[in-house]
Amino acid sequence: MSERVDVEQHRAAVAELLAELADRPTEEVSIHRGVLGRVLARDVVAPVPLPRFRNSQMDGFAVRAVDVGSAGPDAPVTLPVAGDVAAAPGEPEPLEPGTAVRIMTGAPVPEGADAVVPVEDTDQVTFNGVHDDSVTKVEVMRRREAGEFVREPGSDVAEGAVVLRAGTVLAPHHVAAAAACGIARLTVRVPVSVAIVSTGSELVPPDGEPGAGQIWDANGPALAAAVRAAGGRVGLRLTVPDEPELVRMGLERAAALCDVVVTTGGVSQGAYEVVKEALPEVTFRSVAMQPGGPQGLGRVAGKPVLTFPGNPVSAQVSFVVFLRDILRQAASLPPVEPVAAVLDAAVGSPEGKRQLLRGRWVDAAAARVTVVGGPGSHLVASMAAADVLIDVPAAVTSLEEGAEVTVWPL
Ligand SMILES: Nc1nc2c(c(=O)[nH]1)N[C@H]1C(S)=C(S)[C@@H](COP(=O)(O)OP(=O)(O)OC[C@H]3O[C@@H](n4cnc5c(N)ncnc54)[C@H](O)[C@@H]3O)O[C@H]1N2
Ligand code: MOO
Repeated sequence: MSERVDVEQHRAAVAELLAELADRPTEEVSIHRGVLGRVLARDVVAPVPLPRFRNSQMDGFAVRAVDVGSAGPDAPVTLPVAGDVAAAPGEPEPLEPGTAVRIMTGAPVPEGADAVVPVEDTDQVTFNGVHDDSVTKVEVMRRREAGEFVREPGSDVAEGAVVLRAGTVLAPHHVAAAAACGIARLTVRVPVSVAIVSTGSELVPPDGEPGAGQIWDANGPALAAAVRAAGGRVGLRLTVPDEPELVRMGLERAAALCDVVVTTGGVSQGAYEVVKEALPEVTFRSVAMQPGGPQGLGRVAGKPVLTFPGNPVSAQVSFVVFLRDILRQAASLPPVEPVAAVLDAAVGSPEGKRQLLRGRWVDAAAARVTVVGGPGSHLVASMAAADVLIDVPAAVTSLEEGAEVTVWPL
């Protein structure tokens, strides 16, 4: 190890290295394909008013409010019914004073009509799906003010007004608003593309058959999922054996294709530390934390590279501590803030290394956490049972039950 640093120093160095990820290019994407979770790059302005035209809010009768001004349950007003208007292409005939037309929800309100009487407030009670041209008159049992149940143009959004703000993380309701405005393409930020390179001759994919001495690759799928959850894109996922030339080739390919390269494994003190061998231009350091001690950062073929340790818990914790918020920020997602919690039981900790113990809420309302599993960096099942990382400062060797701690939500 060339140097020893603390967690905050390494976090700052990573943030500086990855500062270029903050300014994302943009691209246009069809709302029919993959805009969910993408970040809108520009304000979207309504090209038309919404609603586009006056239309009915109810199934009922379009009338002039003055014509039903005296209507009540005991004093129905009878109006001749001049026809039907459905939510369908075309423009209805103007309404003659002293008449009504049957109108359906969303249908254009005829010129001259200024209110809609819901069918329930008439002698018809319901149209019941029946298209009955023989209805020639209606008894209106309740008065309505001008404007009632009429949706005015622009009452949702005026033409030229902002309907979606830049920075919005697009969800289904945003797609609905864009589509309703006749906007089929949105300008979104290009997500950060991350290459994930698992190193280790012992690795086989999770759907492969491990032979003697082999294990399934947990880090590749875990980090790919973590990148996506943080708003990034997995541009490449590679598994390379412990041969420095092959690792180097893989890393150069990764750098050519992606904005940032993340490796796992091959960075500690063993006889086959291939990432160290393959990346002479990278700074390898020992960060005073556990898990996640051996770290490296630098550039390969011009692209930033972070080298995480191979133990699966170490790799995941490294992502949470060093990369998660940077990717989230690039994707306009809020950071995952550490929160205060209270220990449910006493905890011991070795001096000199900040511990990020796996923890689980035992009483989330009272913010009480308990440690799950041991400190071993291979304990993937314990990590899967955890909700948080419990942050024990480097100088602390023991914490009593009830002690206040900071936890990092997973
Ligand atoms: N003598 C020393 N030995 C070790 C030290 C040390 O300081 N001195 N540090 C230990 C710590 S801490 C860690 S963390 C690991 C880091 O090792 P590497 O980054 O070199 O990783 P590997 O040796 O390649 O693998 C470690 C461990 O993790 C398993 N592994 C690797 N990749 C994957 C993967 N994609 N999926 C699942 N499991 C993986 C690998 O099989 C090993 O068991 O070094 C300690 N040793
Ligand atoms: O620092 Mo290693 O990452 O403990 O297991």
